[in-house]
Amino acid sequence: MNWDDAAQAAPDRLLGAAADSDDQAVEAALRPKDLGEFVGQERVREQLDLVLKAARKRGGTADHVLLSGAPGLGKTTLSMIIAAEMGAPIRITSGPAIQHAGDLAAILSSLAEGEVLFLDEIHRMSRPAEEMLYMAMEDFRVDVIVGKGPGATAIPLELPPFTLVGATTRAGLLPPPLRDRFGFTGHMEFYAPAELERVIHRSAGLLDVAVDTAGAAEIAGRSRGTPRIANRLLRRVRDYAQVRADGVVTRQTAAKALEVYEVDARGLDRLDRAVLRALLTLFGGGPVGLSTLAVAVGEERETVEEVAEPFLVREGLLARTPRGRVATAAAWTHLGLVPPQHSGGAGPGTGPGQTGLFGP
Ligand SMILES: Nc1ncnc2c1ncn2[C@@H]1O[C@H](COP(=O)(O)OP(=O)(O)OP(=O)(O)O)[C@@H](O)[C@H]1O
Repeated sequence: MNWDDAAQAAPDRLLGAAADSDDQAVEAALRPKDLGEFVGQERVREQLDLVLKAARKRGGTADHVLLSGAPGLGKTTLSMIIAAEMGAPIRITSGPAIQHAGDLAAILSSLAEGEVLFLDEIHRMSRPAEEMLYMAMEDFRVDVIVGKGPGATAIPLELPPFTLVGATTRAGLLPPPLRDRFGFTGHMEFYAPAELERVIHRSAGLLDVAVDTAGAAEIAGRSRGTPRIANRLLRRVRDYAQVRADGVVTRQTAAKALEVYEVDARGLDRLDRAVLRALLTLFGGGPVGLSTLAVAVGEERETVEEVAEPFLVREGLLARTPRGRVATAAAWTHLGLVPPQHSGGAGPGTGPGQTGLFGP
């Protein structure tokens, strides 16, 4: 199971960064339409702005663009903005949808001049399609193979100039020949809380939800640096505010709503806390092997490694070491537990803080 499969194995996670069907229904309405509306990512935005303005000035198509970064940070949104800023149509597809070179040839040969081709999860494309893409990107040409075996012939097909926007959550998995063919690579970072607050206020305006400053800050702090999650939490908090309060999202409503959904103040959900709790209470904070930890929480090894751990590591709550998983001091504090006196001790913490906010 790779990252993508692991993410899909836990699709009902409120804090999963991959889009669910509910997201897809509203995301189109929430997407910023131009670079000015796009919140944060200052560096990528400025660089991209230059790339696009220069292309427009030359009257040509923009260079191919590679966007890398975790799910939900705005790669699809940016690709649509690129098309809009270039006044070009956009075609959207993804690596897993292109399993044969013929699938790609069909798409490429039907592109209009200047069209933007957005290829999501480009690292998951099949090898033959990838090789066809090299030539298409560089020479705007593909060889279509007709026939099979020794009688097969390659028929060259000219393509109109187009802009490929590739998106990947794993830039490191792209073969260098593919990476090198992009004229511009933008790495999307996680968003700062203040940026997520701006995303939330903007989305609240579009969804006609009343949110005060503290309410937006409360949601932003639990959104794991990801606009998609911020928008999703906003919708759940809106539901709560409409059903159990006066419809206005305040700090208190947001906190209460997210308590119902088991999203804690730092953005950890039930799975994250189960992993941390097992590590702290059953293994004295580690080190413990991944498989043992996974059994302890009743999850697949891959789910713990690919779904829960990245955020715990990013938050400085868990470290992956050659000897196994180790909890940091911040993990003990976050769960309100006290570390054992001797390192390597296996007993649970016994301090007064043991029944913390997220206690059993
Ligand atoms: N910078 C931003 N400003 C405002 N909203 C944003 C921003 N980035 C993302 N969003 C919102 O977050 C949601 C998810 O964004 P998007 O689909 O572009 O992410 P993605 O990186 O393409 O995700 P995936 O890797 O899963 O395809 C959209 O609804 C979009 O409106």
